[in-house]
Amino acid sequence: MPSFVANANEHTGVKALMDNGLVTIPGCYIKPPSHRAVKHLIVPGVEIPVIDMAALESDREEFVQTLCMASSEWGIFQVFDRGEDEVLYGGGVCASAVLYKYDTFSRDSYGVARSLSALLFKQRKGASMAGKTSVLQVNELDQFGFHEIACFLGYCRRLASSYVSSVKHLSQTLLSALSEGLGLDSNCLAKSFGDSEMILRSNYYPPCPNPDLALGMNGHTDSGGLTILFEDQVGGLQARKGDLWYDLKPIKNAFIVNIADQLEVLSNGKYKSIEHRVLVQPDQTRLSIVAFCNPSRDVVIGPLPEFIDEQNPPLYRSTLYEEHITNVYTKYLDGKHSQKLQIN
Ligand SMILES: O=C(O)CCC(=O)C(=O)O
Ligand SMILES: [Fe+2]
Repeated sequence: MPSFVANANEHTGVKALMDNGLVTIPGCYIKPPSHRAVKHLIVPGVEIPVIDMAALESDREEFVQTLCMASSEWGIFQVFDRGEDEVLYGGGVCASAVLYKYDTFSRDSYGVARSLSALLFKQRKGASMAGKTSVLQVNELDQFGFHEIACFLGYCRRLASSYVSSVKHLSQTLLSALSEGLGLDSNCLAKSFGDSEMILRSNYYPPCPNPDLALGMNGHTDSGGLTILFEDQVGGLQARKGDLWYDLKPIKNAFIVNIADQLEVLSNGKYKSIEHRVLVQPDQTRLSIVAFCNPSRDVVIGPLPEFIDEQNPPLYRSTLYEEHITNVYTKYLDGKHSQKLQIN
């Protein structure tokens, strides 16, 4: 088979290359050897903690303890929230709809294609969770026709809104329990988040003819508060603990939740913002839909005073979500690269 000569760039994206019969990945997607996934550093099939939201009703204390342990030892866990099947289905359909309908994506790493950059939902405090009150902004739509956009919005908005409402509810419940796990009032972390926002993003990872040379998404920590991810059953997400990368086995109808940077900072390092990455598969496409539950961009984030005393100095500086502030903790902010600053 002739190799498809590809000139990949931000506009064509890797999905377009695959659709055109790519058999060898273009050089720009090939990772230097030090950044590739090395087999002997991968621990296959390890069970990360699985948390059942139903346990919250039967024994809140134990639930909080389990959650707190998972967040401090791993920083990532899977969550069952029964009775949410329809919503999960909606989220999945939404992701697929976005991705299959539009195949022009910007490139991040090999594979990951960020659909339309993001569906950004702002649900202001006090606003009803019902879809009609959430504001949907879809960026980067200029390239599509008006009719397509209208159809797309009408279809996706309902699905995505109910998905977001459900995930938002889940994030609030988890945030309360995480507060309690730190010995704080249950609304303490939510208060620190201020007028929080949720960003919904769907990721599309096409099959890769040379999966050992590429990554779907580079290793990173998430810059926000709490990330709630829903994936299909293909797998490829890995979390790092020490030098090892742990394969996260997909569990049907479970969310994957990870602690992100701002929660690590607020808890002065007790909860861990875990590094994670995504591998690509030789013959399967993977879809995920990711909800970033983030503090307001206006609030100053720093270790909560409750955790600071002479024996426990602050491990992080306060941050502002402003580009010109130099002591920004967050590594990636709106795609801009800033430095992760730790005092010690
Ligand atoms: O697609 C995934 O499984 C991970 C996505 C992710 O880590 C991200 O979008 O930040
Ligand atoms: Fe991430």
